[in-house]
Amino acid sequence: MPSTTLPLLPHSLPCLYHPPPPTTSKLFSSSPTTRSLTCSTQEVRGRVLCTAHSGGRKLGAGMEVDGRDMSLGAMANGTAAAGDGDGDEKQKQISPKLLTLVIVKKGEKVLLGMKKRGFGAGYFNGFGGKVEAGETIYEAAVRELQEESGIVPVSMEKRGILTFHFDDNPQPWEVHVYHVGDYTGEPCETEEMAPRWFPLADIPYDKMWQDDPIWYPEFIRGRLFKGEFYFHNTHTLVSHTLHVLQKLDA
Ligand SMILES: Nc1nc2c([nH]c(=O)n2[C@H]2C[C@H](O)[C@@H](COP(=O)(O)OP(=O)(O)OP(=O)(O)O)O2)c(=O)[nH]1
Repeated sequence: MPSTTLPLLPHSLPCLYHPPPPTTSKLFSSSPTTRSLTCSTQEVRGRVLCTAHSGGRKLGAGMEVDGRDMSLGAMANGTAAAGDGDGDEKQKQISPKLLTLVIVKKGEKVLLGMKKRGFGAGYFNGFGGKVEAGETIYEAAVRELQEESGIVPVSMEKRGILTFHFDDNPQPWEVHVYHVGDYTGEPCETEEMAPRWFPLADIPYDKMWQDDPIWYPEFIRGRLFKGEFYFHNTHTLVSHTLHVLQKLDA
């Protein structure tokens, strides 16, 4: 049977959006509440170890693993255990990190990007990322879509909220999923993503996060949904719940 996969978009397409250069270190750029923290860095076994202080008090330390800041985000939002950094205090409940995910679905096809770097590199995904300080979740979704694919949504509606729990990271990730059906501009390859159209019947689930085959069908049916997903070692899905809703409350 002939493959129905559509070709990669040409690399030469001009990408209209040029994001400004980062002004803070990567470990701290993504967490809205890290401004009150200072960080001293040292290299440990080839990785950067950050030790965070606030008001002269050591809060703890974290490393970036697989493109993801492991414990600093958790400490930075102020709800994790803020002990002496030796890890001897019991952790309290940690509020989730907020992220966005925009899926462009137009007619019978969906635009996915091959993630080129960072968390989830090597997977096809929608476009999105962390909500930055001072922006709403919606604004973050528009910004990330533009930064990663070069297009601007004409309209966008929230369709789902997915919470990811990891046994190797105390902080859950709460991902707000949006649908874009119409946009301006042309999708183009960016530093983070290589976009490509797929027919709805041929979504490359074998090259996507393990939770995706569970909730994408609801997304494609136009439903609203909320899910919780539990991962072992970041990538192995262990269990989940998924609820289709009449309305989303957040
Ligand atoms: N489809 C799918 N998407 C996921 C899962 N987990 C997960 O974080 N995502 C999405 C949410 C975000 O859109 C994206 C991760 O965000 P990111 O780390 O690239 O954020 P960012 O662009 O701000 O990153 P950076 O600038 O710090 O590198 O992956 C998942 O299990 N399935």
